[in-house]
Amino acid sequence: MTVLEDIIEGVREDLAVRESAIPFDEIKQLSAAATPPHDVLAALKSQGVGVIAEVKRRSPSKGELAEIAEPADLAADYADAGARVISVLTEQRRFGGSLADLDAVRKRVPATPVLRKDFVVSPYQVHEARAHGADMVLLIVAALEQNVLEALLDRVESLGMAALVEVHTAEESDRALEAGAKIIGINARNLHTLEVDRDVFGRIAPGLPQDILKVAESGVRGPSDLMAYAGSGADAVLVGEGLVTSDNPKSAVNQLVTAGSHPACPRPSR
Ligand SMILES: O=C(O)c1ccccc1NCC(=O)[C@H](O)[C@H](O)COP(=O)(O)O
Repeated sequence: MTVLEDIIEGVREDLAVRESAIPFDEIKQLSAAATPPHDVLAALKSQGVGVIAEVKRRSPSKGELAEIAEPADLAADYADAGARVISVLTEQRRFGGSLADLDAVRKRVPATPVLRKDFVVSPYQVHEARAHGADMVLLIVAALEQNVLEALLDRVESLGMAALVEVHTAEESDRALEAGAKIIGINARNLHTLEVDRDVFGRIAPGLPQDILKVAESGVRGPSDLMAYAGSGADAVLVGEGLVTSDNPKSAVNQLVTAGSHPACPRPSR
């Protein structure tokens, strides 16, 4: 079993428990009653290379990263420092996240778009994300059959949210485009070996249409990584470990935001 399959098996087990507590019709009603979502696409399209800052306690590749007793405080620091989107890992078993983290962050940074970062395999999780205030949902191509990917993407957009459609190969990026993705995340972390190869972005991004918003995921440890991704066409970077392990996450975000808006930073091609 691959790491991804193992994670998804746990996700499905936990999902079954939540579904028996709150049935699908009820989570649908809760999602319809939530405060309307932010326009994530517009937020990410604004000037310079955007920073998506992640609340990440631990990971399968590195184990414990940071305690993060108050995810809302961390999110407030990220937002104050200029992050365009806050990513909240809600997967519990391998990343130590929860929907309670999402609630706390949503409440604390009402003006900043929030991404629910999880292993979404069911429409239930999409409604759940919206019900808990998410504006954006991650869809991992490698985890989904094409018809399921397309149905989930439609569902995300029908609720007014945006989908970050994650790919690792050119074949997966073709599938993302076929499904109608508008925002494609190219993840440098191989979900089978967990190794990070920053060159993956530069191999895939140039083959994507200009109007697709391109997010470089994983492996950003400082401004020079952001600049390198920008040079290969990134509109935004998604950063977890480099921020949560920093002595000063707010300053770390600020340095990335400053680099992403500096005249020397390669401009996104849109
Ligand atoms: O981070 C992991 O070890 C991991 C393992 C298996 C599946 C997903 C994983 N991470 C999710 C992410 O994509 C990252 O949290 C995100 O891109 C930020 O990466 P980083 O800045 O390198 O923490």
